[in-house]
Amino acid sequence: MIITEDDARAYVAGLTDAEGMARLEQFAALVLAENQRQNLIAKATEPHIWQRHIADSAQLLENVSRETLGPNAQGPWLDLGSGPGFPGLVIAALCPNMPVVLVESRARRVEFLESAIAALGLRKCRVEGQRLERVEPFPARAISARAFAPLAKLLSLSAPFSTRQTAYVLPKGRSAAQELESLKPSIRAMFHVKHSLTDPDAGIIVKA
Ligand SMILES: C[S@@+](CC[C@H](N)C(=O)[O-])C[C@H]1O[C@@H](n2cnc3c(N)ncnc32)[C@H](O)[C@@H]1O
Repeated sequence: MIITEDDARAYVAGLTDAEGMARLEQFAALVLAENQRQNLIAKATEPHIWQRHIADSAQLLENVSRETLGPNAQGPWLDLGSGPGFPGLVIAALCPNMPVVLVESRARRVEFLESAIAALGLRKCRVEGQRLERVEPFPARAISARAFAPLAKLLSLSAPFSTRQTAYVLPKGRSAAQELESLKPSIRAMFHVKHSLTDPDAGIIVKA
């Protein structure tokens, strides 16, 4: 379990190199500074940003296959409702050679995401600054979304971006098993729930 900020940093350090850690340190500082101007993360989570947000996002990488992250996978990683960049911008900072698309409709958050992407030098990461419903569909190698929409709605909105190969990694907090149960059995069978490493009661809905 990842409980402390030290645990979280050590866990993420095991997934990346010194440059990746430097990008994430820079991103954490940008989020904390911008959080004084707009509401990006709950104030109570500021002292725990590595555990609650960065490691919580980074763990998604361990729930997709190597092929999904490799150069032959089709399409970008697609993050829905990225807000300040969780989990999508963390994924981009850890995998700077993989194309990543962040979809976010709120203009001030889009501005923040674009400035953070530029500051971190993430040339393969871009923002679709509009509602997902208006984004021209493309095949995605993986789809992530944290605190974006109820599962059935999320799957329906993301369907135009999904192929048979598309992986899903959906942190769903404590409602994961219950949300999965609410799906039709034929759809439910494609997914399973993994335990979150940052919250013993939370689950991640996964299609590998
Ligand atoms: C609760 S926040 C979660 C942000 C981030 N994923 C996180 O976990 O910190 C949901 C975000 O999704 C965005 N959003 C909601 N519906 C959307 C839509 N249909 N298209 C694009 N963005 C949307 C909101 O503007 C908001 O920033």
